[in-house]
Amino acid sequence: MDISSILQGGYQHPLSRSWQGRRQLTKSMFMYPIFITDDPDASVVISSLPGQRRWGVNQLESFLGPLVKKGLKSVILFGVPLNCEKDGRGTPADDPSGPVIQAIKKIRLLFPSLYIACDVCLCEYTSHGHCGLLHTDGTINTKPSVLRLAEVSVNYAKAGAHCVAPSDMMDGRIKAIKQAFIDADLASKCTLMSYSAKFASALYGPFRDAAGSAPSFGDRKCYQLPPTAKGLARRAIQRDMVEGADIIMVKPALPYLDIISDAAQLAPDHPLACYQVSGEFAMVHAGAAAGVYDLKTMAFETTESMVRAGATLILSYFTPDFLDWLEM
Ligand SMILES: NCc1[nH]cc(CCC(=O)O)c1CC(=O)O
Ligand SMILES: [Zn+2]
Ligand SMILES: [Zn+2]
Repeated sequence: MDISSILQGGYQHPLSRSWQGRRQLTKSMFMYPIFITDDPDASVVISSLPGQRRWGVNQLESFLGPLVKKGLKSVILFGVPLNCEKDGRGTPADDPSGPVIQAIKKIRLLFPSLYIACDVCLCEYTSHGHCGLLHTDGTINTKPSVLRLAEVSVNYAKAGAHCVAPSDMMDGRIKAIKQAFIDADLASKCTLMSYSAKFASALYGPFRDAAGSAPSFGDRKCYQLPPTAKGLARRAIQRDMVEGADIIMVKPALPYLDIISDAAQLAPDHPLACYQVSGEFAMVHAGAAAGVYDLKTMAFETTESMVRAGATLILSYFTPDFLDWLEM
């Protein structure tokens, strides 16, 4: 055999194998998505998301305490309002007594070191279930939508969120939120993480069950990106950088590794997040339950591929598992 044929000498030992990745998974790379509902004592199993629940604010101490002890560094909150009046502008989104604002305040008090991001969207709070405000003909009304999203973002930041993450995909919302932060003197206090390349995916099903956010008519194809749209995704990433995003996100993650890799090249100086979404998590579990692979091995392989593609931050329902699996 020729000298140039030999590669295996470089990865014979666990340590030398670990050197083969540019970066390794660490606990601080994981951000845990959690569902907060408006019954303060709730602890309700979400059947389509193994191990995940809808939590009431009174449960946060016993739910998050052990995870924080194991090294949980950040969470992203999703509000699930079940006992409120939804309307055309998503009024319950920033209700001071609603689940998200109550949870921000509670977590800040209970776990001062935990980083709190908040998903910002209107679909969980509008009567029609779309992510923005609508014209009377049912199409998106962009201008009032971005103003409303900015208002919600400011109210989350004022309540103590360290980061807001708009997932609505309305044009111009990053600029509108950044400007609203500047006007409210919050721009240097709150991170703006943009779901920049968010695709119209079949993988959001379990989330929409969990959050009660499925649209009451139509779909999200006029604002979320078509799965084939590599060029649009690149343009959306570049636009959001110009509009003031502090972190860029790609979502879903596994079917879009090429987009993560493009984002890493387009935004090399920004942190790059990806969201291993509800359907990806459910798929990994379903395959393991069917005996296709070992759950832990597959959880590592999928998230390591995201890091390899260029992600520096992973939003994942596997976060509690990785706190057990990773040493640091
Ligand atoms: N804008 C709502 C929202 N925010 C995050 C997710 C998906 C998260 C997941 O599937 O885990 C969705 C669903 C959607 O756009 O329909
Ligand atoms: Zn939405
Ligand atoms: Zn959202």
